[in-house]
Amino acid sequence: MNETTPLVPVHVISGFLGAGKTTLLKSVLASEAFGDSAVLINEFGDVGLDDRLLGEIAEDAVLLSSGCVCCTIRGELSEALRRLLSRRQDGEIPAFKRIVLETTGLADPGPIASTITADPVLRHHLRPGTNLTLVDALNAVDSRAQHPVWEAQVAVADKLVISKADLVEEDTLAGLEAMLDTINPAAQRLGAEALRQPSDELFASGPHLQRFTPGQVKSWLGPWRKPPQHDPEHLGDIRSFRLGLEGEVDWTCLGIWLSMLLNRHGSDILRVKGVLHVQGDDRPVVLHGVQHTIHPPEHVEAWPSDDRRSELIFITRDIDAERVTQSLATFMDKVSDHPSPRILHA
Ligand SMILES: Nc1nc2c(ncn2[C@@H]2O[C@H](COP(=O)(O)OP(=O)(O)OP(=O)(O)O)[C@@H](O)[C@H]2O)c(=O)[nH]1
Repeated sequence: MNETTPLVPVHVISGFLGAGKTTLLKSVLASEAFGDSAVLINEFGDVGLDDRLLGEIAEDAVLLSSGCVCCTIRGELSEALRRLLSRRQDGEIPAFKRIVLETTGLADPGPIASTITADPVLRHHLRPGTNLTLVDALNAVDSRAQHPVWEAQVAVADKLVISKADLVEEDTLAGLEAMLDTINPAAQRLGAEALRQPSDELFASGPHLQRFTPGQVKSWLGPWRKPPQHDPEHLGDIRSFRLGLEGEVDWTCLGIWLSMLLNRHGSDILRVKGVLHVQGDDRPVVLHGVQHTIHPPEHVEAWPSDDRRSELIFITRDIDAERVTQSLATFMDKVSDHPSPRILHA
């Protein structure tokens, strides 16, 4: 690479579980302005669903496996970035002008920049880009109270976008704006239209930006809390597991069960995501639950392959796969008139 070749920015989309990162990534990839982007997705849990949800929009997306980019898999992130560069060099993938990394909802994006700058190969080709953090208007107050990483995500943001503003009252929104001001007054705020129709501005840096090193952010946040650790222990008793459902699913029955589960244990069920094969429906149904809320299910046009098994992924605190499996199996047996699918968990 000669001296005039610009370094490729690595932009990070961050935000707590269910904040809308994949939704935004989908809009980004569908937009002409971002046609020349390479994508990295980091999901927490052994099996990711985001690649299935992104479908054909991001065929070349690279999935980083279980663990957070901020701790357990930093080596894997460097590796994936190097691989992208060499595939580009070999002409296996088209040239790209930027890399967009979607982190897990539990990652502290702070250390990602140093993963790039500390690596002698990467820093020759790449530079840290914009940290964009999504803040879920519906769950912000609870997430902040319970998960220190929420503040770290807000604190390191160059840009903040409030998602799900359409689901809260104006007073709640104003309170959230004020809360964000106390944590990160330096971040540029983008309005909800940035989520629907992302433009160049999404990742563009501007003179208003103040850059913090992770160390500065921590001392700045010091008065409020103990800084999050950059090791797997900050995940604490959070766990993730996947249920595979073999056979068609009785949608009404599953919906009632899930509502009851979230109603009772919502604060400990951080995230539920699913792709379901619903009885009598040829199209997959995508399901999202975030703490106490279930978002309206979405129909996807078609299954991406012949594999039509339903999958539900849970990220929980202190609730294990056996308990959830047993609860679902018992409920379906008792309530549904249809044969119950076989439930496997991993
Ligand atoms: N009403 C509303 N729903 C939204 C908005 N943004 C995202 N959602 C919904 O929130 C749910 C979760 O969105 P995702 O994009 O999967 O969230 P995520 O941050 O990628 O989730 P994780 O990968 O689990 O951390 C989906 O049902 C989205 O349709 C928004 O601004 N308004």
